[in-house]
Amino acid sequence: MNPLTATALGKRYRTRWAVRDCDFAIPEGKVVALIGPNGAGKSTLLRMVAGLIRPTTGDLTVFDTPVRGRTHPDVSFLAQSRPLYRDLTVREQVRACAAMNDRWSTDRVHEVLGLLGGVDYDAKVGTLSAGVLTQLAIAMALGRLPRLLLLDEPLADLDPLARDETLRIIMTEVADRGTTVVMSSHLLSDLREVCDHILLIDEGRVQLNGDIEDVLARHRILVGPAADESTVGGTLISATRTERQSTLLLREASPTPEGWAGTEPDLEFLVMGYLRASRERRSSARRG
Ligand SMILES: Nc1ncnc2c1ncn2[C@@H]1O[C@H](COP(=O)(O)OP(=O)(O)OP(=O)(O)O)[C@@H](O)[C@H]1O
Repeated sequence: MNPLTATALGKRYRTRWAVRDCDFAIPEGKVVALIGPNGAGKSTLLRMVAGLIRPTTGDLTVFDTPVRGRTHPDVSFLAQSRPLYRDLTVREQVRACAAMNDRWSTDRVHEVLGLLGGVDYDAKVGTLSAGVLTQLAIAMALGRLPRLLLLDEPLADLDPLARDETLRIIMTEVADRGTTVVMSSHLLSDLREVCDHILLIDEGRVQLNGDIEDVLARHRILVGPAADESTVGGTLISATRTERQSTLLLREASPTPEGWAGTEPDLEFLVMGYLRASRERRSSARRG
């Protein structure tokens, strides 16, 4: 049973489509990097999965149950805004969440906060650093014992130490409970550390979906003479060219021709290649 399946999924705000024609499935136990430029539709997608907004078209199922504008009991969503009560103490915040949720484990929250060492339960939430605030919000999300955890930009505004601690919390959750995690972020190197699956969207459409290692292995970077690209085979995703040299990102490339050097791309190169290609398609469509 897939934790998440989207079929022909779309969301339109007034006249503009934020998410369009999305078809994908996420297998259980994966940590998914939801990647895309600003305005790509990442938050809209997560909010639909969380049941906070309804799709305009298509179907979305979470653990085989259709999502129709209601939060599935097995799903926890942490919005970018970190919804916590700033006037409460940490202890009061935990109690408030316990009172609001039918399924709840205060022990789980203590376990998660225990990973950080030294969280002051008497401190007002509003006085916490950005890092501890995010970690507290994640602990609250985990208190609901989700099987699918959705995190919208959990690493934004965090310093490197806080990012590292936050990633540790997520990795511990996955190791302890096998929770499926979908997290959006622009920080590719951090995502590479914890994620094993990529969902790349741009202009609301899925550009790539799959196991990161498989996706990388299906692509090659070829560097060779600009004058002779005719010997190169495969699906060209993007290219940068100087007078003398071409650097090509290809999917399902044929064997590397003589005179060319071939390597497997890293995640950053791959994502940049797809986003560059998508931007070029947009500008040539505008030029007509
Ligand atoms: N409530 C809304 N009403 C109208 N348009 C919206 C609304 N929410 C988002 N949009 C538009 O939908 C598109 C997708 O926005 P969304 O916030 O989902 O993208 P995102 O990938 O999360 O971006 P970012 O990385 O900047 O957070 C954008 O063009 C945005 O302006």
